[in-house]
Amino acid sequence: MSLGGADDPGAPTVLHGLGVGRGVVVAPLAVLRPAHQAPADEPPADDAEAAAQQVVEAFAQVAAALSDQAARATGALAEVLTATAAIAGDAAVAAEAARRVRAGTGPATAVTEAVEGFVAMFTAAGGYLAERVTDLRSVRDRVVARLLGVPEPGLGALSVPSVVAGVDLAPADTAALDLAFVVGLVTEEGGPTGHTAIIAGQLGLPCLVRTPGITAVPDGTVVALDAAAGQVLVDPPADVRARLQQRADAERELARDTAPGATADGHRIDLLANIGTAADADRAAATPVAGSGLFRTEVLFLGRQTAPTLAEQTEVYGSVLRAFGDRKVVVRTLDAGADKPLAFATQADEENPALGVRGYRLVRTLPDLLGTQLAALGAVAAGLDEADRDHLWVMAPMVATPAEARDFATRARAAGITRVGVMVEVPAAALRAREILAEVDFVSLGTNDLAQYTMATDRLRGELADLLDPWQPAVLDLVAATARAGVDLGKPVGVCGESAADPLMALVLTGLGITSLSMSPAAVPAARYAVRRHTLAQCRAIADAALAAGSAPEARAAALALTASEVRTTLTLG
Ligand SMILES: C=C(OP(=O)(O)O)C(=O)O
Ligand SMILES: [Mg+2]
Repeated sequence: MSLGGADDPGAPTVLHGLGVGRGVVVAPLAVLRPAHQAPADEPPADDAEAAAQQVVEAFAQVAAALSDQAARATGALAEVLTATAAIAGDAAVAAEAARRVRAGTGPATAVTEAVEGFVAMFTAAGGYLAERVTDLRSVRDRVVARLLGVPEPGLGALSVPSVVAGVDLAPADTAALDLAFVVGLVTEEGGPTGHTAIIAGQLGLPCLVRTPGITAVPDGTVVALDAAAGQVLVDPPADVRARLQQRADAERELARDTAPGATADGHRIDLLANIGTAADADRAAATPVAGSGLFRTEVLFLGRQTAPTLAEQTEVYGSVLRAFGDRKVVVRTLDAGADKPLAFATQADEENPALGVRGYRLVRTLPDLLGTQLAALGAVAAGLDEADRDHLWVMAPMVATPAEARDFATRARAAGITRVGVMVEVPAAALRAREILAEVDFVSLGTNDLAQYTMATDRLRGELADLLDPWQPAVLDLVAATARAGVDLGKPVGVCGESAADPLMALVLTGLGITSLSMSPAAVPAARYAVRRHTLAQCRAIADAALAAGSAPEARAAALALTASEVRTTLTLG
């Protein structure tokens, strides 16, 4: 598709980013407003007493507005808003800011300094209070906005389906999105396997991360977000909109195919959904997937001050299992730490949390967290009849050694789980996949973390996306070694990282002997289509070509060269 260039004054502006998934959507943009800072040289107020009163009132107004929003919200969002309202209504913070105003500091600066004082105190106190620092800063930004007479940060109420854009989306921003009106996400920062990307995948929203310039596009401008092409067209002309709409329609057509995942010659590869909540399970179970290959249970724990109770966990896990009926569900035990911090499970003093006590390692410091979770899953298993019990698969994240795999298997089996596995997402586990598989019934490759740890590249930092690429030969080698161990031992090896959602990679993985691919439900139709148009022998040839390449772009190009031309065209693979 030609989009014109500098010599074509009618061409739309094109912004480039990293596409998450392959979706396309045309809709007006809704830009998250950034927070305004206090002016660097803010003068003292002329009437310090009146200004101090204004500051106290601004805190009260923010508290009232947040309580009002909390009353209209539900679930985790209501909890977040209530906690933030309580901080805004805390007299001590407002009083400290007012004291500074009376002492001659400019009002917005006084609020900023007062809040920073409390931030330092909360951080030093650790635990629950440290977790409230984000709320404190959010209150600061709202109060400062009122004092400066500018709009509060965040998103106004949406009234039409919109593509939401921001510098980045914090978990609280995502929780606050009104999903009835959000049809796409674009961020300036963030990485392809970070928080925003995963949420977008789960919700089936077309998404682009690392897209510089998107927040400068005026609110309300119509944009065409094309995740497969990694670009946003600003105010595209009618013919371009029509072409993209055609593509969206073609993707919907692919989604009508409900055949089980298999190659053209009938070699079975299960296509599964990644989920994080019971609502995700309901949505995914309504699509033709063979089950869930990754239920990220930490979503139930995020943003809370204490772990959910045994009864609550039993209820949620039970409803996820019920949603999928006789299809399998791979439940992953709590993966807290690093990019998924929890108030009650994250060590405050870790300098490198990605290398710290995260994932399964938490069993060393907080064994009860896993104990309660396994007890809840055991209770769900006990309530199933024998045939259905086999559909409950349970795996631990961030396992590095066969001893850890054995330890987890012992605990899970004691709790009554019959299908026990671990994730392979650190190179140590991939290199020792054979020994690890000897301890458990299955493994699942988490290629997001495997790429992060193999390439020593923070998965949240998109500027190193070329290194984080799952097509990197070193990452492919580790995936191939793990798959080979599974084939030799006759045990299932799945892939549940974002790379499973790339239809070209799906061919490579099938050729390597991977037995299931788990991805956002929106990505399944393209993977199904690609796999169904190749034989197992062709997939093996594609895998061999990718493995023989010397770099990530060469590996992708080598795989593409052997891919059926109709698949290349229909999926616009390049
Ligand atoms: C599936 C994975 O787990 P998460 O993205 O939740 O860390 C992975 O690391 O690839
Ligand atoms: Mg992981």
